[in-house]
Amino acid sequence: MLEAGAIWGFTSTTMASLMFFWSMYKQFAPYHVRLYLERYFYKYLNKWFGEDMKSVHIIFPEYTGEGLTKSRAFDEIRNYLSTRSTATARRLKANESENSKSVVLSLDDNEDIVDVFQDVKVVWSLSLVNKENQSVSKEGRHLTMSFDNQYRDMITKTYLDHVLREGKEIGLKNRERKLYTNNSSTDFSSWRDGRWSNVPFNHPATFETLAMDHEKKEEIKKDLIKFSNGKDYYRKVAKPWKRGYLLFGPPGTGKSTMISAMANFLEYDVYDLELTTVRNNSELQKLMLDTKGKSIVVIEDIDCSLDLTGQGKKKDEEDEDEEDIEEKKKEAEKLKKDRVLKESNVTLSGLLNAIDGLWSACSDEKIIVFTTNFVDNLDPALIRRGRMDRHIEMSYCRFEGFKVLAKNYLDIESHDLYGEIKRLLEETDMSPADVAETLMPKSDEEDADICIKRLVKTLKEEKEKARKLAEEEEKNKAEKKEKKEKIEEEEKEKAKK
Ligand SMILES: Nc1ncnc2c1ncn2[C@@H]1O[C@H](COP(=O)(O)OP(=O)(O)OP(=O)(O)O)[C@@H](O)[C@H]1O
Ligand SMILES: [Mg+2]
Repeated sequence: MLEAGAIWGFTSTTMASLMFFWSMYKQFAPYHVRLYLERYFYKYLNKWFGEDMKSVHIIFPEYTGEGLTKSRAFDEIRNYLSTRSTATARRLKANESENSKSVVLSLDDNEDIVDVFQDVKVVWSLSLVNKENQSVSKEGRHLTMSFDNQYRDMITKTYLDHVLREGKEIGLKNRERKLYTNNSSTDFSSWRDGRWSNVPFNHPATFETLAMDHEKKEEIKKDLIKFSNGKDYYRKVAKPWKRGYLLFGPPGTGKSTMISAMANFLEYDVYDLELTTVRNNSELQKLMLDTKGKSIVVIEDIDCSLDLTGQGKKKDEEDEDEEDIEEKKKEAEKLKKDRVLKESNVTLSGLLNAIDGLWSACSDEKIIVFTTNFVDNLDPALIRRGRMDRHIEMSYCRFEGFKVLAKNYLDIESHDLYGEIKRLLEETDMSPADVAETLMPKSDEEDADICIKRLVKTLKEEKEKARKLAEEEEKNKAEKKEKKEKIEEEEKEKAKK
């Protein structure tokens, strides 16, 4: 009886002491001491149960080369493991990386995680490299992959391929999307940041908020989905995985908005290429090579970037002899290919080469978009199918577009004046930007009714303005014709004399 009491007393005292030490250890032991002890505890536990005996270990360091470049494989594996570790790891690290949309949970230092692939167990562990061993001051880590030797072939080929591919996909999905602009080649201070500078891309435009014909919108969305899923197709038909869009239409019809909607729809980055600051063709080539996959490269107002003087329709063209115009056009056509850009030495042929030369096969999917207000001024070579695969006209606001804008700006789907607005929009050319501006409430007192009435009033005024302008033009034309006929008659009279 006494013995049982003594045993009980000893056990409970030991348990109490152990619990006391455990809570002291948890509270006061420094974090790195705990990591060290726990790491060795698990390691030896594995060894005692004989799991480690036939293992192969492969190390993936965080920094490669001289320790200055971050290893892409390391990041991709970490992305892949983040999905596994969120569910199973005991200790996670929350990273607020500047390249990701939100906090990303990943494996903590000195933590292990088990992944199972085709019934084979793979153990991953993340360790901090001793500072003494490092040639650079950066804190380095490495990931170790351990597995049974008998699966060496399958793991090093199939499994690793799968991990890197998935990790890359996850990285692209989690990344914060960027809007890149090319640095001016004369701005030396920006050189160290590379050829492109970037800001987070937060434009809120979507296809749902875009005012345009519903069918046209759906068609574009389908085309984009087909393109982004077309990796195998493009490989099969031996074409680089890229697609060109030409957006044309009057100012304020939503060309730039459409680009943002496309980028948001596909979750792509946007590279806004300012051609006038590019020095020459080779710099343009380098800029293009420096763009990543899953991106849209945009050249806005391409007609203004290219020096097309002599090719486009001039205002006084009408006054010139028709023969003269034809002659000038032919001459311009000949010179076109080697024409230089207004403020740089980029030529048209350089631009053509840059958008679909050999480089275009060097990276993953890419969309190229040109926008212009004057499609007729563009060189046919620049916009031919295959280079600009789809030509999309952004037109003045019609009733269907108006309904989208009214829903966006006023949150209404019908009104007594809709019939009148429909008729007026058919007869008047008003850009979606102008319609949107008119519909926008200017103060808290303004409700949907006031805004709709203002639109009707503005449309009527615009219609009247357009009518007067047309009348004036007609009058001017008639006057010119009369003048010309008079001169011709006078010349005939002179000739008779
Ligand atoms: N189709 C549209 N749908 C929704 N909003 C539009 C549309 N078009 C224009 N807007 C509104 O008008 C503003 C100007 O449009 P945007 O800059 O896209 O026109 P743009 O065609 O690129 O003009 P520009 O030729 O002058 O560059 C946008 O911020 C947007 O609010
Ligand atoms: Mg624009």
